[in-house]
Amino acid sequence: MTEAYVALEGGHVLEGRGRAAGTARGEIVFTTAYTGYEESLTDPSYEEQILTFSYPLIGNYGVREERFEDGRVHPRGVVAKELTEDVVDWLASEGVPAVDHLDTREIVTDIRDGGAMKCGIAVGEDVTEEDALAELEQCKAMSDHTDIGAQVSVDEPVVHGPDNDGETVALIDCGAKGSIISSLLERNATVHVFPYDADVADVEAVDPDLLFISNGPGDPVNFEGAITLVEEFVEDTPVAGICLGQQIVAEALGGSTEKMTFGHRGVNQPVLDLESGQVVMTTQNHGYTVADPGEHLEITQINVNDDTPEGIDGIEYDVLTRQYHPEANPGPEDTLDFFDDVLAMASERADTRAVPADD
Ligand SMILES: NC(=O)CC[C@H](N)C(=O)O
Repeated sequence: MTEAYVALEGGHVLEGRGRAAGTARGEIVFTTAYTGYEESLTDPSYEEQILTFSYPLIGNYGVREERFEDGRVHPRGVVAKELTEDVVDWLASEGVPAVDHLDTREIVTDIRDGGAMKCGIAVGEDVTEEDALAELEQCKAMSDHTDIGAQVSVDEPVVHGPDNDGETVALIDCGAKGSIISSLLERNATVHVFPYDADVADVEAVDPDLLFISNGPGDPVNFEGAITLVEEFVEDTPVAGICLGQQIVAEALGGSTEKMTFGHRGVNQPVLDLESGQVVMTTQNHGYTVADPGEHLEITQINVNDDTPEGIDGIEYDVLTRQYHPEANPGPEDTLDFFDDVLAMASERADTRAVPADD
């Protein structure tokens, strides 16, 4: 049988069944999602992480490309109680090591007690515990991946929906999920996707009705280019953000962010809208949060479990951001109206500009 070892920061090593061979290191996190494994595994926000599924059976409805959020698997390694052959074949073909037949409750308990932590894994015919420990030794803290955007962003600008006659959106790709782009296209927007470190002048050249900062991996303070874009555009152009995007907007407008102990990852995170009193169920995947929104932003939605900010509005600026994933892949779809709201903000801006100047 193929050997498999998972070494956690602090020295706890677990032995499991090797499913896809290789060695890997990354920050180990867990998701409680019981569905949506294809979406999670192709979400660029998981770059440099090792993903543990707390739900015991992963892969029970196959693997279909139409459900992918990006062209490749992003977590460095995968851990579950039981992985089906379909998922194992997919991970093996992508060179992503996978381990099952271990007690994932033990890992989840360790992460809940110790926080998201460094991890090394080793899977193969002859691997030993020392191989996993050697990976752990070389593992960097998430915030030390200072140029993580380069691993997940487009290299050159790309335009989607050039013939759409709706709003013009400049989407800053910090590791965008594909369904953010399709949610905008379905609403007739033209989406100019820019690299995570795009110049202000390049974005200005498309005269966007909306600056949209995507989700993405790692620490928001490492996305200096996107922070600058928000600072430069916010006075004249509406700004939207999802997940990392919300954190970047807060950093840009005088607020601050911090790392959470183990974050929120799952598909049933309850969010309370402070104005309406309504609670919605959301998909989430984040390890950082807005600590202080600063004086230009107000918190409009909070997480029911721990009161962390889930939705933010601009006070004097047109800003709307969400910490969760309103594009709702894999679901639930309670929050899709976010895209209508941000495009309405963009449309107002477009109408204002369309009014001919008095002369
Ligand atoms: N999904 C995301 O955009 C994640 C944002 C950020 N990397 C975090 O972990 O908090």
